[in-house]
Amino acid sequence: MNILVTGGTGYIGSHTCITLIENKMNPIILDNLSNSKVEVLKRIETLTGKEPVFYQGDVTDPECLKQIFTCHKIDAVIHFAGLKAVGESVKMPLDYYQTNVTGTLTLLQAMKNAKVNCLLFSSTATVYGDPETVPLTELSPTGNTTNPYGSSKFMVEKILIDLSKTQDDLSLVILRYFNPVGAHSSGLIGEDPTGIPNNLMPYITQVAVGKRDKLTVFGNDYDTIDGTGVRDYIHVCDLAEGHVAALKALMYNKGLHVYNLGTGQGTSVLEMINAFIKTTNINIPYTVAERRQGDIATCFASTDKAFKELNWRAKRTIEDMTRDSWNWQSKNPDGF
Ligand SMILES: NC(=O)c1ccc[n+]([C@@H]2O[C@H](COP(=O)([O-])OP(=O)(O)OC[C@H]3O[C@@H](n4cnc5c(N)ncnc54)[C@H](O)[C@@H]3O)[C@@H](O)[C@H]2O)c1
Ligand SMILES: O=c1ccn([C@@H]2O[C@H](COP(=O)(O)OP(=O)(O)O[C@H]3O[C@H](CO)[C@H](O)[C@H](O)[C@H]3O)[C@@H](O)[C@H]2O)c(=O)[nH]1
Repeated sequence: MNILVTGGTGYIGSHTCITLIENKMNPIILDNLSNSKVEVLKRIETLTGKEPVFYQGDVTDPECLKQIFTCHKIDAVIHFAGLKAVGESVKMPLDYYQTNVTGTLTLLQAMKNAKVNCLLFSSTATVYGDPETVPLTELSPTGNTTNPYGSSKFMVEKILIDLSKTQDDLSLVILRYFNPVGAHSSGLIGEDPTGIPNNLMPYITQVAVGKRDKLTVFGNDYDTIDGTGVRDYIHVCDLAEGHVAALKALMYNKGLHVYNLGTGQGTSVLEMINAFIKTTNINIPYTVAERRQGDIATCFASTDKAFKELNWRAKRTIEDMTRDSWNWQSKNPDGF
């Protein structure tokens, strides 16, 4: 099976390509390398014995997509390509809507022209906004997004819902990721943020490796176990396996399907810092500052639907996440 993986040289995409190959599927990558490096391809080859076919191009470019769909018989598309930094999206809303919304529309049109009917779309728990109750089920209210990034993902979800009503031969899958962390256990691929990391785990590992002095904990006055924000961290390899489970279950199962991909487990910032110290024996100095604008107190998933319908459940622990994140960072202090 040929799977077009947009954004396939990125963090989640590269791990998913490995899992696809391990499951005898053939990833074909389209990426413009705006937030990833081409070196990842050789590392995928080292790990799997197979270097994916790679197109350097833009998902907003209809000609590029047409070329790929003409050259390969694509069975399904996993659409990771997108911009993902919440703060940046507030400053550059047009870029975010252009890449995330127009990019998806261009892809959907190209799929229609090529008669490709199956799409897995990378959405986010951010579409739930600030939840009234947790755990979040797929039926929890959505749309109360607070920044252009979240809104762009919510808009695409709406587009997919509308599209699913027009054609009954489509299989459209919305996967709402919680907080992906960790890296391949080999330490050969992992998250490679440019500049100062926005997210907690890469920040912690950069402090541990000596690239940053200390972590700033954004707020310790939330109504949570220790006052710091609680999130549902999921190992990126579990996430990758979730995509393959969704493909296997839904490729020929028509309609629109929505799944949370999380662990169901909430972990606070301080719990994560302590888990990292325990696993690695490296101290993480931190100071507490004001809450970060737009942050919420608590967010974690109900995982029942994915387990029931995809027979998938995250297996890896917080210890696995901290160990593998550190293994990647310590072996690649400057990324790829
Ligand atoms: N990492 C997270 O915390 C998280 C959480 C929820 C959802 N998501 C979503 O999952 C997807 C993958 O995230 P990631 O963490 O792997 O990000 P990433 O930045 O590592 O990967 C995205 C890839 O898309 C590529 N890309 C960006 N714009 C493109 C364009 N116009 N044309 C072609 N390629 C383009 C980038 O070069 C990059 O390789 C994104 O859509 C993101 O919004 C990520
Ligand atoms: O330097 C930091 C970075 C983060 N945090 C805290 O750590 C927790 C997690 O923050 P992240 O930035 O790692 O993750 P978010 O939950 O804010 O957001 C991430 O997960 C969301 C889904 O749940 C969206 O996908 C979003 O795009 C993605 O960045 C939050 O309480 C945050 O305040 C700190 O204290 N210090």
